[in-house]
Amino acid sequence: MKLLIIKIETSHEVEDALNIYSHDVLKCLGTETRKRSDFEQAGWESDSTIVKLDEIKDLPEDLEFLAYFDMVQDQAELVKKYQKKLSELEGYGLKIGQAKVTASYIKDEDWNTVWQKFYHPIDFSRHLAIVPEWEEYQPAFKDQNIIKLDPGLAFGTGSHKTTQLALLGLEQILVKPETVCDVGTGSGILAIASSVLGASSVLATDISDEAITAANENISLNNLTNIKVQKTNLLNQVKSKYDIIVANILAEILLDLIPELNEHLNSNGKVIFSGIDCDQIEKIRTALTTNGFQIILSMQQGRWIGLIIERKDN
Ligand SMILES: C[S@@+](CC[C@H](N)C(=O)[O-])C[C@H]1O[C@@H](n2cnc3c(N)ncnc32)[C@H](O)[C@@H]1O
Repeated sequence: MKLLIIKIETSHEVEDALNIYSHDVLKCLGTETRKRSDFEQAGWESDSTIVKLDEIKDLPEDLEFLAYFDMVQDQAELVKKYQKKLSELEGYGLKIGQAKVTASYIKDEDWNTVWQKFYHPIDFSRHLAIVPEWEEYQPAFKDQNIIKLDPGLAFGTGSHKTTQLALLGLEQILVKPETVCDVGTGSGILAIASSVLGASSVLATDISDEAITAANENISLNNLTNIKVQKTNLLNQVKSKYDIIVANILAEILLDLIPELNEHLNSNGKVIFSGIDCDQIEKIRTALTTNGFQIILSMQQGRWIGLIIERKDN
């Protein structure tokens, strides 16, 4: 099967709007973005490495937005719809840059290979390696745990800094066979990591169907029998209490989760938060304090913050 790609050269100001429009209105199969700022930041993040922007092939002027569709869709019609959307967004005062919309086709197999080409084993730590389902990997130490993953459409390949901060948190506090609840499990990566690091049992929750499917598949891929998956909004339909609650979700959603923590956490329990932009840490800290919690460890990678939290009276 071939896929139709709509490529839009535009401005980062319309990224969210294009994402929502592509997924919710046009029902695309997937989207991808390349931002000039990501390449610029790559230099900043690696401290001393100077990234020579001139040498990067097809460097976007600002944002290159790609949306993938089934080839049976009418490409001229889609191009027109995106052009109309961009004009509408410009009318709201957003910058739309070059606003160049083009269409092309790729083979579905190419799409899979392209994706697989960029996703390789992550030798994460002494105790954890994350290995794509299709790759072979030999750990340097016999007791390094391997997480086999095929993220499918869900978030959580292990390469994102927020996932890595949450994994570091788990390695730090999961030192006994305790129970874990992974809120917003995505691909299931944190639930699987908890299990292989020695959790006695794990509950993985997510609000999205894609995530529930991907998490179940990855749990089977790793032959783990002590993880249950439940579709729910945060902890809404969760009855039990846990020794550890881990959540890598955006700060706005963590703010809704904070008031639910107390009734789902065992005494001496700990919470790991990740997904917090450094600009939002004060909001989170205030909400934690108001709800009787304190931060006992704060970790940072780039702009992302990860936290280990416990009750104030622990
Ligand atoms: C940033 S991803 C994290 C995935 C994975 N845990 C990781 O660390 O890589 C956030 C996940 O939270 C889920 N999510 C967002 N809002 C949620 C909510 N209100 N309740 C449950 N899950 C939610 C999303 O569907 C997504 O899978």
